[in-house]
Amino acid sequence: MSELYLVTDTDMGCRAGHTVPYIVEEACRAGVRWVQLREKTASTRAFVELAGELKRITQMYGARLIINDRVDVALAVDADGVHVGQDDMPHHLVRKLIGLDKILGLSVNNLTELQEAKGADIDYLGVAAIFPTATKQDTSSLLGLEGLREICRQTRLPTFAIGGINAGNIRDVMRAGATGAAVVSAICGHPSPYEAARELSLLMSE
Ligand SMILES: Cc1ncc(COP(=O)(O)OP(=O)(O)O)c(N)n1
Ligand SMILES: Cc1nc(C(=O)O)sc1CCOP(=O)(O)O
Ligand SMILES: [Mg+2]
Repeated sequence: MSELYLVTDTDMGCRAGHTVPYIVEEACRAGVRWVQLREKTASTRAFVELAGELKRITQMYGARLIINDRVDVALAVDADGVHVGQDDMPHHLVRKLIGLDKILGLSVNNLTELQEAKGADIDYLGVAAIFPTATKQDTSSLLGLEGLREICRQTRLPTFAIGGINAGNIRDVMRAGATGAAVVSAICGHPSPYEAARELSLLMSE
C-alpha cells in the first residue's frame, strides 16, 4: 500500500484550477490511502460539509480520512482520525475524545518533542519540517535529511516526513528511514493531481 499522504489545501487547489474533492478523488484513484483535510480559515459549517464529502470519497477507495486540528469535525463525520501538532489540543485529550479505535497523529519537530511523545498513545508521527516550504508560514527550524534520519532511528512509530517534499527529493526522504511522505503542493498545486500522485508513489517505492 502506498504510504504517500496527501494533505489538502483549498487555496492552492483553487489556484491550480481544482476543488479539494477533485484533488482527493484523483489522488485516491492514483493509489493514495492517507488523506488529511487541512482547513485553516474555513467556517465550521464549510469544514464539516467538506469533511463529509471527503469521507464519502475516501471510503469508496478504502483510504483513511484524517482531520487536521479539529476533533469536533472528525467526530461529526466519523473520520478515521485526527492530526495535531505541538500547539494544538494535547494528544492525550484528543485520544480521550476520539476513543481508542481512531487514528491519532502527532507532529514532532525535534528530538526533545520526540522524547516527550515516548509512551504516548499515538499511532504515527508527522516529522516536520524537512525542507523549506512556502505552504506553511509558522514552521519550526528545518530538520533536513539528517534530522529526519535521527528521529526515525529513535522511534518505532510510523513516521511521515513533511515539508518541501516533491518528486526531486522523495526518494531521499524514504532512504532516510521514513515510513512515508506527506505532501501538499506536490499534489494540490500540480496541473494533474492524478499524475503527480502516481509519480510520487512510484518514486517512493523505488
Ligand atoms: C502528517 C502531518 N505532519 C505534520 C503536520 C503539521 O501539523 P501542525 O504542526 O499541527 O501544523 P498545522 O498543519 O496544524 O498547521 C501535519 N498537518 N500533518
Ligand atoms: C502542513 C505542514 N506542516 C508543516 C510543518 O513543518 O509542520 S510543513 C506543512 C506543509 C507542507 O507543504 P508542502 O508539501 O507544500 O511543502
Ligand atoms: Mg495543527
